[in-house]
Amino acid sequence: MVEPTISAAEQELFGGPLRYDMGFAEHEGAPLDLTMLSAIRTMPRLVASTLRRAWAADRPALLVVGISEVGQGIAAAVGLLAVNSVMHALLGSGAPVDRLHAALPGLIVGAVVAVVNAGFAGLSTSRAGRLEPLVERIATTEYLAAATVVELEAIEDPEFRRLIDVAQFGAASARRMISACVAALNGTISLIATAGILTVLHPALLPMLLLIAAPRGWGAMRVAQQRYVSVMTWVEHVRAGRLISNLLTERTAAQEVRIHGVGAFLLEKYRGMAESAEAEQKRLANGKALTELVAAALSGLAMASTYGVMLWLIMAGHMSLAVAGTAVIAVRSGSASLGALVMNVNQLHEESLYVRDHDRFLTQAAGRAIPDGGQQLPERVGQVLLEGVTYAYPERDAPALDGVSLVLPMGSVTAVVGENGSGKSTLMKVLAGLLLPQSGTVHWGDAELSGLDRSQVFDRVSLLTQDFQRWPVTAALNIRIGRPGRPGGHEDLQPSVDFAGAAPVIAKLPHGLLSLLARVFRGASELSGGEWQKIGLARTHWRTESCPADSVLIVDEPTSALDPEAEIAAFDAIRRLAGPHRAVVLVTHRMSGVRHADTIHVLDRGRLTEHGSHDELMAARGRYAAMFATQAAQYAARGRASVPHPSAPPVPEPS
Ligand SMILES: Nc1ncnc2c1ncn2[C@@H]1O[C@H](COP(=O)(O)OP(=O)(O)OP(=O)(O)O)[C@@H](O)[C@H]1O
Repeated sequence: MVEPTISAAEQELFGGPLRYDMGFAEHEGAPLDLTMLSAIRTMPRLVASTLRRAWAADRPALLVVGISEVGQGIAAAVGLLAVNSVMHALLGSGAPVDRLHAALPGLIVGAVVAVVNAGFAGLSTSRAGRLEPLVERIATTEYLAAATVVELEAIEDPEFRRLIDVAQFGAASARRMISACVAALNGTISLIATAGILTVLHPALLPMLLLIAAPRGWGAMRVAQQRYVSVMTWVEHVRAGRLISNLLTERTAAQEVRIHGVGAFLLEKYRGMAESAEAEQKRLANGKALTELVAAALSGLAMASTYGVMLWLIMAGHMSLAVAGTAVIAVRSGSASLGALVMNVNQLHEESLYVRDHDRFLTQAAGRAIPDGGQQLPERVGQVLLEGVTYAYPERDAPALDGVSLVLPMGSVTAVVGENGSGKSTLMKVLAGLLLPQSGTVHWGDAELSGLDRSQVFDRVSLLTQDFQRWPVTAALNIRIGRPGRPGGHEDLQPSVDFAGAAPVIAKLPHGLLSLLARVFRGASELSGGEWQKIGLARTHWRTESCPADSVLIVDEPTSALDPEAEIAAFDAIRRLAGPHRAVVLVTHRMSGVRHADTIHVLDRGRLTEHGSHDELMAARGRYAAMFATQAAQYAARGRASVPHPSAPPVPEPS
């Protein structure tokens, strides 16, 4: 495909063109083959996969559709035979009244066939309409179910993310494939009927009919392929354009959009990107027009030669006038149904490309899914032990974790501190069982994580991170969703609300716990960042309280949005969450929050460099002591109400 020139807007915003390199479309190392042959080769399999979904969804409906379509094909053949008999009667010898009488049976049969045909068509439409939403639902459910159980590593892999994006079109395509399949089946059957009649009339007519349709088929397939390649190549570009338009209207960006004048700036870039997308549309439209012109010309030539051949056959006495009359009608209806068939097969082909992505996603997702089942996790494990854990993100040279070993005994509070990017969040994901170490091991008691039933591991982990999910549901459900399967009314939630100090937050809401926490909906309320963190803490309490077995509570920067008093209360609450059967792991930059931890680990560029209690680490005068001293000095300075007075402006004044 011709790569359009990149817009200045894209260059400035994204540092280059945003196009898929089509790498996502490679299957088991074989590059995507978009030729017509490959389309024809793979289509039956994809049609079969759609029909399988339809079969699973509503067997009787699918059978009725099939029978109705075959019925319509037979009706078309009988109709043509009736036309032939009418032609013979009308063009035969005898008085006009006698000829009309002779034509009457054929006319009656034709009328009955038309009524029967309409009945079959109605039946087929109603059952196909019933199947379509079912098939779409099944395909959507397959897609969503597969996406929610893949390993986190897959979600963070850009290649796989692209496949997730592309595959989302598959469900709607599977739905459209039903009507395209029905129409294609209809076209095929009536074409077979017409072809049969034409062969009976004269053997030379059938190849001529195929010759008329072949160029149209070629043209339609070519246009579909070009459109598909273009859509796939430009998917990221389209997404980026949508991203910019969302940013311009999003609430979170509203302040900078106004104060920094980002609005006009981004709008101009949006225009630039839209122009380069429009250039691609123009290129496609021109290509389509040219292809269709060539196809129509070739098809017209074939049509003219067919009529020429028929004329010659009549002149040479090889064909009667009545047969020629029927043949003209049959060729016309045959080429019309061939044209429709080509269109439908073309639509099938186009939709099947998206269904193929959907199926490819399902296959890859199955390969990257969190394994089902595994060893049972004993109720009591005593400790969680990491030994020599190494983890490197794809396309990163340095590992995010490098030979990390630590032990989390039940009943203990462990803190992990370190600079930005030192690997703390990655360590938490490994601890939670979301990422499996590339080398080294994680043991829950004696059992190794990779052999354990991961759903049981997840059941034992509670996670409270600073960017925890703010669900657009009621306040009550925002707490209960910590363990959605645990039933509970508002009174049951009260201990969690009180524990997190969230009672004043709930009291302020117009409908208490029943208030909807999503600004986008009418009548909903919005919470501040700190208020949300209290809801998050209540959710964590709700989850941890219902787990009597040995478990791990991971808390990652839980107090970043809290005021000083709330922060002290939150750290106190987190410490109280530690129980004899729970190990608490705390990640924070607030050194005051970690000093009471039983063990503190210092992470530096993926390696654990120090560990011990607060007093031990302070006495060691290492990295931890330096970090603590820096923060303490800041607080001391604040205590004296000192305000920085730079001796010189930090940014030189413009001269
Ligand atoms: N999904 C990812 N893909 C590639 N690299 C990643 C990904 N997530 C993190 N990294 C990299 O791994 C390293 C460790 O990141 P991590 O988020 O674990 O650090 P952190 O200590 O939690 O940082 P912070 O204190 O800023 O939250 C960083 O260099 C980061 O850029």
